[in-house]
Amino acid sequence: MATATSVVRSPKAPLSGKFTFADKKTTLPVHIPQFPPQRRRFTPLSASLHDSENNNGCNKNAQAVELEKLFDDAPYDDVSKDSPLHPRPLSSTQFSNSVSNGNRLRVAYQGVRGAYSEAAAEKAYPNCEAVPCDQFDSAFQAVEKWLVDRAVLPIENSLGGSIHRNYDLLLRHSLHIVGEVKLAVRHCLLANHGVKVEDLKRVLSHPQALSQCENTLTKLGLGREAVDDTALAAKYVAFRKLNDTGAIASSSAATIYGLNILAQDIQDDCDNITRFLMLAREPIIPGIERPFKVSPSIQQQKAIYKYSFLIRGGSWCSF
Ligand SMILES: O=C(O)C(=O)Cc1ccccc1
Repeated sequence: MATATSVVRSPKAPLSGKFTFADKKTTLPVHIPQFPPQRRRFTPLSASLHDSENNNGCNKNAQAVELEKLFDDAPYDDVSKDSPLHPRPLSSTQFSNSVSNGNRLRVAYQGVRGAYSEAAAEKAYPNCEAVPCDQFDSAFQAVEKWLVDRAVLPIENSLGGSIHRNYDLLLRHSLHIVGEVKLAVRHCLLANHGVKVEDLKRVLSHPQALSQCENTLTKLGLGREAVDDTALAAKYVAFRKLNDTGAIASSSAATIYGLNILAQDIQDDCDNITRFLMLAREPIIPGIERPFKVSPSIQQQKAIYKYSFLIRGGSWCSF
């Protein structure tokens, strides 16, 4: 049974007195100006439907669910606030008070801990400090404002093709592409302990993940709800202790948020690869030791982007 996909927005985390950067080993408290706490009522999932903005073709009959208050009144904020295991993602409003952490390369990614983008950051820059950001735009801004050194950005996957929205971000910002990394994405069906597949009515995940598991989800007859990243889906299911809702996310998200893995490798294509771009403020200085890929100037990138759109209908253009 095919079911419509909805888009759930990420929570707008209110500013709090303390902000903690993502680092598995170190916790750096960053002080944020105090604002009165915003307590808003939780909005049920079925509330305020509107058209989906961009879900990469995953939800053909899509109706988007406006759920800005998804985590209000949930343990999300309480747990995220100061825990090194659950750092609150960086948002652009928090930049002015951020600090750097020693000598490790700091790499921004969109999502919460356990997202595939975090794995991509760590693959691209082993031993880096991966810094979660609530939006892609925040990750770009974090690099531009020198709060982090690099960002990683998913740009294409083997099944769904180009992620057009992220090409737009490349155009709007002036970061340089300094490399790329490919990640084999292996999706798991996650649920709270004690919950069986038969108990599930729907799953939450990133639109790409939902689309990559289309066949499996159709076979299981599960409804789909889109959220900003796969790990956020896992976090939501865990923190809300839902027993009729699963998440599609990585096995590391299962570990981080204490979920049970009901099924592994549920993606339709066993060769499920996502390509991530590595972004920096400065272009690569070509070395003589080994061959390098050319990082085009912003103008060249724009031209290539437009060209790729015209000639290839928006598909990936290898730089
Ligand atoms: O949601 C995530 O975890 C991401 O990093 C984005 C994503 C989603 C699905 C496949 C690859 C990347």
